Amino acid sequence: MVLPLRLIPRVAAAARFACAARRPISRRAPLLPPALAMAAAYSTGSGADRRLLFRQLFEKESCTYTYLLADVADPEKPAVLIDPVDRTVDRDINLIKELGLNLVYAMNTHVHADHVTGTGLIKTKLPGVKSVISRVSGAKADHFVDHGDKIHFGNLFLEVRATPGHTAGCVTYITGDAEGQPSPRMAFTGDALIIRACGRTDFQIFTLPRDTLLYPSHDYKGFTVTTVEEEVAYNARLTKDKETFKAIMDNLGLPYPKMIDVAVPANLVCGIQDPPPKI
Ligand SMILES: N[C@@H](CCC(=O)N[C@@H](CSS)C(=O)NCC(=O)O)C(=O)O
Ligand SMILES: [Fe+2]
Repeated sequence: MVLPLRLIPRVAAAARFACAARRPISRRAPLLPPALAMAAAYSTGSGADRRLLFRQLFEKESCTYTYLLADVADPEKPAVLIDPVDRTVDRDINLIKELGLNLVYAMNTHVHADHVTGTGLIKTKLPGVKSVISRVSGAKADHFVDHGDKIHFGNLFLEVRATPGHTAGCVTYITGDAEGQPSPRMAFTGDALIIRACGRTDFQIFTLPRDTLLYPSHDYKGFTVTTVEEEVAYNARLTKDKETFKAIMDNLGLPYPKMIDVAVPANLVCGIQDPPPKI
């Protein structure tokens, strides 16, 4: 495996640890650091003053996260769905309808190996929705994105960052506000970064600001969200030197994904396939 791994300066990490250790701990301190408290607030709904509606959804067979984002300050309430799974398409569409949203884009971070994407199925149920994936992925979609592109929904957008490694076409989607209004920095990392770990990859995620919230495609341990700062300090793979990283990744001993022979061919054509099993 060729790994142009971005090395994390260990000295800087050690200094951060030392700093944190000296900080007095208040009994009344909130349990969540500010960035995480903000994520919790945004995940529970939207106040009148809030433009971004955000929901994190989970598919338990493949441990996949699907993310719903919408601009609820726009009268059309345009929404995007990141990494939908075929088995949970009806749940997701129902939620979108309940919230009065207008789904515009069904997007993938990459060609998944462990589940069939829901994008093709969504298009059959909600005509007008456009599927999105990176051009480099080699998969079919209505709209192809490249590094630096922006996918707009209302006054919000997702910026595309190429984060190859797990797959050549992996991208991370990063939130932004077209009017420059403050909003939480959120990065949807696909499998380029899994909390405290990573997919089989190198990545370009640690260049983001330290308080950026990271939302991966999967979680196998019960985590939901992390930050660049936490992963720079605690990621069990990406804090290692190149040789150690290679040794870890060469010895993961993960089983061949159960769905890979179905999922990859289906995902290369937007997930259209025989009707999925009833949930
Ligand atoms: N057991 C699962 C496959 C799990 C797996 O391989 N996950 C991928 C991301 S999905 S392509 C991965 O990179 N995991 C890294 C890790 O550390 O777990 C199945 O059979 O589907
Ligand atoms: Fe993957």
